[in-house]
Amino acid sequence: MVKSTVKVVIRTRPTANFASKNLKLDLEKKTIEVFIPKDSTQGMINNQQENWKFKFDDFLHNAPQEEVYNICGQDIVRSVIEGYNGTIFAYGQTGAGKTYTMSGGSQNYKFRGIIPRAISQIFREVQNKPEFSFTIKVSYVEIYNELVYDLLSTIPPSEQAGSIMIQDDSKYGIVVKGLTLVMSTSEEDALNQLFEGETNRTIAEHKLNKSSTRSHCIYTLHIESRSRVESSEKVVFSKLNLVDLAGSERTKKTGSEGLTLTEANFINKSLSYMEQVVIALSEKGRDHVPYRQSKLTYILKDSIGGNSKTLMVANIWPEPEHMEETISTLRFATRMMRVSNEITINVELDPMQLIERYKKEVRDLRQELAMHDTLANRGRVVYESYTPEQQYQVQTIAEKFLDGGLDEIELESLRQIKELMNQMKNIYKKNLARYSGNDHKKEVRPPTNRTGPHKGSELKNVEDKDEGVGQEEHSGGFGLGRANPNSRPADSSALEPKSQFKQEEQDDILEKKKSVKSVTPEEAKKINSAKSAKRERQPDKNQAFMEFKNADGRDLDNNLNRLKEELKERKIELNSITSEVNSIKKDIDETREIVEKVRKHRAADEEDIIDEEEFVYIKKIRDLKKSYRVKFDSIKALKDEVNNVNRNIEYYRDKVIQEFEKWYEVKYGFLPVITHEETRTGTKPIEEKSTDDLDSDALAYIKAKKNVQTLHKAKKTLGAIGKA
Ligand SMILES: Nc1ncnc2c1ncn2[C@@H]1O[C@H](COP(=O)(O)OP(=O)(O)OP(=O)(O)O)[C@@H](O)[C@H]1O
Repeated sequence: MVKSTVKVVIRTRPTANFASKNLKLDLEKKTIEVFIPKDSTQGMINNQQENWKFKFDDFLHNAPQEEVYNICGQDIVRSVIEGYNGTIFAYGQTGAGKTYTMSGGSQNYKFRGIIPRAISQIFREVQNKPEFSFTIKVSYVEIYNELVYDLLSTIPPSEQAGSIMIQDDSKYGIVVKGLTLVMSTSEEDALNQLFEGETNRTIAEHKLNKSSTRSHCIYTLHIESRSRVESSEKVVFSKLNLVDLAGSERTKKTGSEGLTLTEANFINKSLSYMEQVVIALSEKGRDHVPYRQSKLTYILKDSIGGNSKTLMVANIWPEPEHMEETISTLRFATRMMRVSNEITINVELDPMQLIERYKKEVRDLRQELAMHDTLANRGRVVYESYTPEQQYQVQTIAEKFLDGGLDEIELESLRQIKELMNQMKNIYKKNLARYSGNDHKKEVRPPTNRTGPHKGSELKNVEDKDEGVGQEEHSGGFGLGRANPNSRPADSSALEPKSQFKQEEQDDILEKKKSVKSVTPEEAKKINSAKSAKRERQPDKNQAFMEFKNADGRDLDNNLNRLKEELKERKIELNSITSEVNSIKKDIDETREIVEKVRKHRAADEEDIIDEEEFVYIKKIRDLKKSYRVKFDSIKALKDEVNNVNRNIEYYRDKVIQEFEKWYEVKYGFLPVITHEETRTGTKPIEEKSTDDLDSDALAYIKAKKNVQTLHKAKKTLGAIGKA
């Protein structure tokens, strides 16, 4: 266990009305001084003190999203991939920029926040570690008015009550039972879940924020990794909680009433419980920490004072009218810096893999013992489980002994003694029942059939599906939830997805982003009409795909084909070794039967010494087993290779499609060129520069956004058809 204090970074919301009389920032020293004149009419926070000075781990003033991520996200995400738990959460007054920090603005790919960037980093880094196999699942949970909702569940929120429980597990830490964990194999998958969940968050409008998030939301990535090169029973597991808290707010100032007021009371209560937890943790010698007072503090138990690397972004709105909230946020942030967590890499041993290893060890030891006994002339000692025939033999010997037909029993091994005791117990019970007239007929009957070789142990061919390791899961962590629609604010605008733009507008913006160029309206017209003409010449996509494969996509296509060939070869190789292994196995079974027969004869002849013939067979079994093991290992290695090639094929397939789409759009598509003035319109955030080209990494992000938008459009249309 290593101690790790919670890191705190302050982020200011950009504003043209910066409270320069009240705030003095020293970005180098990472300090902020606050001055409130005693006679201030804006409300006195503390009439004893008018100046405060705070120091934090970092300060982000008018910082772009990329810088925010580099400082707040990168390191924690890297640790999570190593197996530490991580938490990043945004705290602050309503409207100060928490959602902007965590999720980001939807106008531009560059405005994306910590969550999409963390997803992207995770999938990028995981791809660069081929020596590990990773399983990534996501969940999204919403705490709204002290109720927990699973934003990824297919169960309607109104029916979710009682199905979700928070538990403190000694091994996995805080576990939210009953949550949906969605397996994500790509960045796009994980983003789909994020955007789907975001559209379901509970949002309302009040004076300080047009689209204020009214709930605490936790998007969690659950990561499991197994080494492909070392002992495969070791599983490293971790989770990354990305938390967007609801805003701390003063109800008077926000003009909240009715349902919004009730929400505000719940929000304030849970945040004040969080403060109590933080105070308790920062007090030395305090043994009780009131985590269970609210759902939020209980869910965040690992993150605040537990096993997690945690970073808090404290968002402030540095305008004169928000000084009270700013001071309160800075005070809370200072306390948070005193919280110390104890972190450790989470490792467990996969029980199924362990059983397999022990089984193999037992098999090897039995074989060693058999050889040892043979060489020491103790050929009759058996280490396998007793077969029904052997049990019957022991029973007969025991009966003979008890009847006086046998003076003594030759003892060979502990196993034989145990079996003898068992049989004697059976005989005793049988006699007891007979005398009391209640015969349970429990004696061992001579078996009618010999048990043949164990067919199930044969190896399957490659076409058979592998049983994937790591499909087992503990239903830990957080999940995606859907707030009860009835519990949402009545305002219809509040039901819209949380974005400053409508869906169609977002589509437009995405398109525009691709071609932001400074051109005059005349030039734009010309280019656009040239592009329209191009579009009319669009060929059939299949035909275009063939063209692409022979032109720009040739290298990619060649790579893909080469990999497919390689896969074919590996599979043929694998099939051939699998057949060899099966034939060795058959050989072992047949030789074993012969040895058993020879032993029976020897026992019948009361011959104790192993003859040469039997010895040769035993040696043959040993040699066969050796080559069986060698071949088996090469099967395992080959299977790994096949998996690798399969993964590469998947990668190249995606790449070919992505590149083709880009190529097609450039060659035949229609991307409207917009004028410089047009790019200036809209509510573009202050700190970002405009982009000339679409970032190549943006594809998964844009695709996921579009997927969710299309899905929601389709749902709306279906709903409308249903109503008609
Ligand atoms: N750093 C920033 N750059 C540009 N715009 C910002 C920034 N921070 C906040 N905003 C804008 O301010 C508005 C409010 O921000 P946001 O919704 O993120 O606040 P919040 O703290 O999550 O509020 P609430 O608690 O009410 O949900 C949004 O329109 C957002 O785009």
